[in-house]
Amino acid sequence: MLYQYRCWLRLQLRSYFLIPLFGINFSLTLLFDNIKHHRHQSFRKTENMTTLFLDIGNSHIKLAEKQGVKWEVVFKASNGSLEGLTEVVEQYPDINLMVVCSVREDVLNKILDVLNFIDVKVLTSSLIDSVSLDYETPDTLGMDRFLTCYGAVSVTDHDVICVDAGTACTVDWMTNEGIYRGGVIMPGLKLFHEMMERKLPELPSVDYYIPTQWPGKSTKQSVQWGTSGGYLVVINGFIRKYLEIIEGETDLFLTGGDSLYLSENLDSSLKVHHRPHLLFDGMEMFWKDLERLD
Ligand SMILES: Nc1ncnc2c1ncn2[C@@H]1O[C@H](COP(=O)(O)OP(=O)(O)OP(=O)(O)O)[C@@H](O)[C@H]1O
Ligand SMILES: CC(C)(CO)[C@@H](O)C(=O)NCCC(=O)O
Ligand SMILES: [K+]
Repeated sequence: MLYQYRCWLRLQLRSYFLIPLFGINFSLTLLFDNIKHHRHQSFRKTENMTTLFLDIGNSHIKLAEKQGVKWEVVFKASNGSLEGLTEVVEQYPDINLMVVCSVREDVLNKILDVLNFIDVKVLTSSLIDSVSLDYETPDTLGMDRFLTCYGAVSVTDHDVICVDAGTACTVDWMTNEGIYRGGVIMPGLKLFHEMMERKLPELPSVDYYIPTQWPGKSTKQSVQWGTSGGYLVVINGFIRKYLEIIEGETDLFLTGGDSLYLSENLDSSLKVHHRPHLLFDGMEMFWKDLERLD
């Protein structure tokens, strides 16, 4: 009920803000300015048509398809090598659209070049209505952060704290009304280790492990505390900091390559949702809400 109300409210707010301020033409331009018109096609998903979702992350790209209620990742590669992507996409003769979220402009442009035979819709922060953004630099906000939170609020009536534990790790807050309140950008778990290895080469490189003994009683344990342990302590600290200012009930969402590690090691009193495909959930919800508005 609350969720339906929120959707309704978001759409109302969006139409109130977009239409009177800019006029219908401009709001439609906003919606479609990122679509590459390579073929004359309808954007609406019709029966038996496939929509693919592409996450261009800081180090990896992932292509996914929703099968029933589950996400199937059909292609994953390092950002540097797009080899094989076209072949995978070509296996979908009925593809009508690819929805994209990108944090890498250079990789995005290469992909738009390579996939010039399909329609692509890039979700950018310019598509977010301003009432949903409590962020002073919306133009530079990473759309992955917003969409991850967007996916999270769609499955709970509470405020959400989202930890996206990837190459970078973000710890962000969105209210239960769908207002993005900002957050934290910090190094990911792998970077914690790599920073030490690069700048302190005399120290041993250690595996991702938190010692059972506190404090560290050896060089290895001390470094493990400072890397894997530090990563957890920092995230826990940010969660605690949020709970000092969030008044309502709050759920914790974990996603990204290191979210399993977090789900096994973070000890939180909050309800924890481990959702590896939260960004895809958010992309799909946001895209559907845009279509509904249209
Ligand atoms: N099989 C794996 N392959 C690659 N990275 C992995 C794997 N398993 C765990 N990881 C961890 O996942 C992290 C990368 O996460 P993810 O794939 O979510 O990043 P990304 O999407 O490229 O970057 P970001 O989320 O910052 O945009 C790495 O830092 C690594 O520690
Ligand atoms: C923080 C990352 C790198 C996380 O993927 C991405 O969301 C990004 O590049 N953001 C831009 C800066 C910002 O979000 O304000
Ligand atoms: K990501």
